[in-house]
Amino acid sequence: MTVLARAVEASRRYGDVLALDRVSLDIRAGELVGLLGPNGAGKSTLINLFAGLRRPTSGTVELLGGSPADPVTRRAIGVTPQETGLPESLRVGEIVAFAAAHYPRPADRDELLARFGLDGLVRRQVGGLSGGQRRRLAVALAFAGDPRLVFLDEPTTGLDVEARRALWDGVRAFHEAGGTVLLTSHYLEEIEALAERVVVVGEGRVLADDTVRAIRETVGVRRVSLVADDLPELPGVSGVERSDGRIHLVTPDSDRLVTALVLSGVPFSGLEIRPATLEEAFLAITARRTEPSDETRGAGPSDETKERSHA
Ligand SMILES: Nc1ncnc2c1ncn2[C@@H]1O[C@H](COP(=O)(O)OP(=O)(O)OP(=O)(O)O)[C@@H](O)[C@H]1O
Repeated sequence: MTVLARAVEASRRYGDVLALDRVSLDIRAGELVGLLGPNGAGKSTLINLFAGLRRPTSGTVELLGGSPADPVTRRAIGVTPQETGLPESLRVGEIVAFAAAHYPRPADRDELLARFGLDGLVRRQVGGLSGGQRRRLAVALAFAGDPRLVFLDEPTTGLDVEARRALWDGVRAFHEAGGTVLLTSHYLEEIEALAERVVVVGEGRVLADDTVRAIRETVGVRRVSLVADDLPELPGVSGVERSDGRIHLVTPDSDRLVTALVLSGVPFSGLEIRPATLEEAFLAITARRTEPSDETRGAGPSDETKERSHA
């Protein structure tokens, strides 16, 4: 399948901060890929490299077989950054016409607005739009040039449920017609609603690249929290943290862990079990990637685990 965007060992540094660390990734024609990661993971930086807004410090990035810095190549893509400031006094129709005028084969204005639930607002000034309507307009503009590939950086931030659905419908319609999309989100649920493939990034690195289903299973870990002086070796612990006088264990199998804990006879109290947050799951994925096995390692936190768990 044709590769539309490719990063090979791409790194990006901002002063002392290594925002991307040797990332290799292919986005193929017709894919809808979700880029999932916590704040500061490097998602926007990666989109900026693909869209030609920044250059990698090392490694290479290709867009449609050419350089992302080439304006002709960039005409075949659409981008909605995280923050967009649209002129308040312009009308919706004028803004769409302005964006479309930059492209040889612009999308039909009314069709574009209808696709994002903005029909009937052609003559409305941007200053008179609701927050959700503005965000949808900003996302719609990424599609104004009838692009082959669209990058959406947290497209639904700040949208209510209805506006989010309208936006998802617009993105889906583009994808169903053969379009390719890379979108970022903090939420697996959002990516699950749209994408087939999810790339998990953390601390500038690709931690996982798989189907949504496989990632859901991986991050479907639980957090077992308790008070104890010390713990024996326990099975299936993929992250340990001590805070507020409690021990927190991240595990894919809380039943097995608690059974082993009880059988060990070690005194404990205040047992709580809840689904892990995405951040906790990321820590678990990171730990699993860098350690040989989590099957036999006990819960008595090694210094290394402790350090990472507090990172
Ligand atoms: N222009 C910049 N100058 C300095 N540091 C930057 C710059 N842009 C990003 N960074 C840093 O690079 C790292 C990655 O940032 P990036 O915005 O790519 O992450 P992100 O995953 O998009 O985060 P968020 O979900 O919060 O948008 C962060 O530590 C950030 O502070």
